[in-house]
Amino acid sequence: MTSESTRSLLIVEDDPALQKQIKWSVDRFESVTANDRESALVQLRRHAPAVVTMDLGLPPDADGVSEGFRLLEQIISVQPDTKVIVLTGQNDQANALRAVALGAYDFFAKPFEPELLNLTIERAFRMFELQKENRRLQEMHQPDALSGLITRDPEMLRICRTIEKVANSTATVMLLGESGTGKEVLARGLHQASPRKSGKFVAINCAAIPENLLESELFGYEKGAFTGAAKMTLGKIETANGGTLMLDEIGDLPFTLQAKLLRFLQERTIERVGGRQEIPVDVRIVCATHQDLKALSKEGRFREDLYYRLAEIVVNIPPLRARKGDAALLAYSFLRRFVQEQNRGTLNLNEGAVRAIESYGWPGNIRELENCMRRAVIMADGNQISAEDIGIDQPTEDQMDDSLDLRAIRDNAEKNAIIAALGRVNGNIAKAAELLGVSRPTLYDLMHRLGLK
Ligand SMILES: Nc1ncnc2c1ncn2[C@@H]1O[C@H](COP(=O)(O)OP(=O)(O)OP(=O)(O)O)[C@@H](O)[C@H]1O
Repeated sequence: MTSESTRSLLIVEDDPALQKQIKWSVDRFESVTANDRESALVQLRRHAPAVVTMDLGLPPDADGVSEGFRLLEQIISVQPDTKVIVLTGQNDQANALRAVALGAYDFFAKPFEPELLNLTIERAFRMFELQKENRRLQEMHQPDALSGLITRDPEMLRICRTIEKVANSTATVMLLGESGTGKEVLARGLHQASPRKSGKFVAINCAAIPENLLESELFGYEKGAFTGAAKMTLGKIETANGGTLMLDEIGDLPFTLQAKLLRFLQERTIERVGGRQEIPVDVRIVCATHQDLKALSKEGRFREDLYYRLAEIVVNIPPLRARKGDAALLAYSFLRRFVQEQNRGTLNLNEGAVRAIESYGWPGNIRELENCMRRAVIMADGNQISAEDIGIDQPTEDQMDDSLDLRAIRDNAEKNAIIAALGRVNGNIAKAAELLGVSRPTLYDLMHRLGLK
């Protein structure tokens, strides 16, 4: 319907002679007609026209404008992108302006100059197409900072946009997600998209460093602060001055250090271990964890006041199994990368491998998939990678049923819509066809094909 709508025009005019004249004078567009509000709405649903020309005086209020304005409002609420050109009387500027204020694209006074009307309609089509193209580009656009992040999942794309938006602020960002979901990739993207990108991105994993070393790792130390402190050493916080510091696995930060970190976040100064001087540091903090920090703070293992300082913006990252279509997309991308890195000739995933990748739960998320693909590229014998090479099981018959058979998906969607429409109009076929925007015979055919009779 979308491609058809790109060039289709709806003419709403109750005067048959004038309707014919308009249709004739704009014959280079594919047009459909309607003579009142009801039939216009039916045509709107059926053809989703890009452009509508409409008279404001429609029956039963052919001499007034109430029906015309009602229709205008309905078109704009049902299909906000449609460009509506209102045809008004010669001295009817007030209504023309009111129509534009309500969202009409343009107005035109009758009697009209066919050439001018054609030009206005052509311009409206062009505007419609430009907006459509623009939206498509915006949807495709991945900010450069996140260019390494591969996804087509709507939720992940929304997260990328959030990251892009908050990048300009100084807000502390908390990334929550299972291990391997790309928290570090997003934190780096945030840094790259921010005005701090000329500074350093420094990451520290709070779970990987023994408690007794973590303080000096974070805050640095002065010469002689402890045995072996041979020279003054900067901590990660100071190293990230002017940039971004990622505190990974923040849930594992020992309680004593939580107080010290909180002080830093409040005062934005640090004291190195063994030092007395307060050193101002300008750093943006991003923290990440796979743990439930709220639950930890209820158990008394994580300071609630620190949690609220760190959670100015919370981003919940979905696991790979919840991202629609991403597993196969990522698998192909890793395949290309590893084939190149390992200098292997052509290698492809066989059907069983793709199905296995799509149906497996990926508890280790993208990291696990990345590792499996690396292994598969090494293990594959011929030019095909099988599920076995990847090291995951083939899906069962049940899982196979949940396939991406487009026809089955479409049939199902059509069936549901028809059942809902028939329910709404108490089984009246003519009304259901109208609601669905198809003709009665088409609806009969569909019901027959889908076994709904
Ligand atoms: N959307 C993605 N597109 C491409 N590669 C990704 C994507 N997400 C993650 N990766 C890759 O997956 C691996 C794991 O990502 P990352 O280290 O960011 O996850 P994490 O959530 O920080 O993991 P952990 O919690 O274990 O530290 C990295 O090699 C990263 O490059």
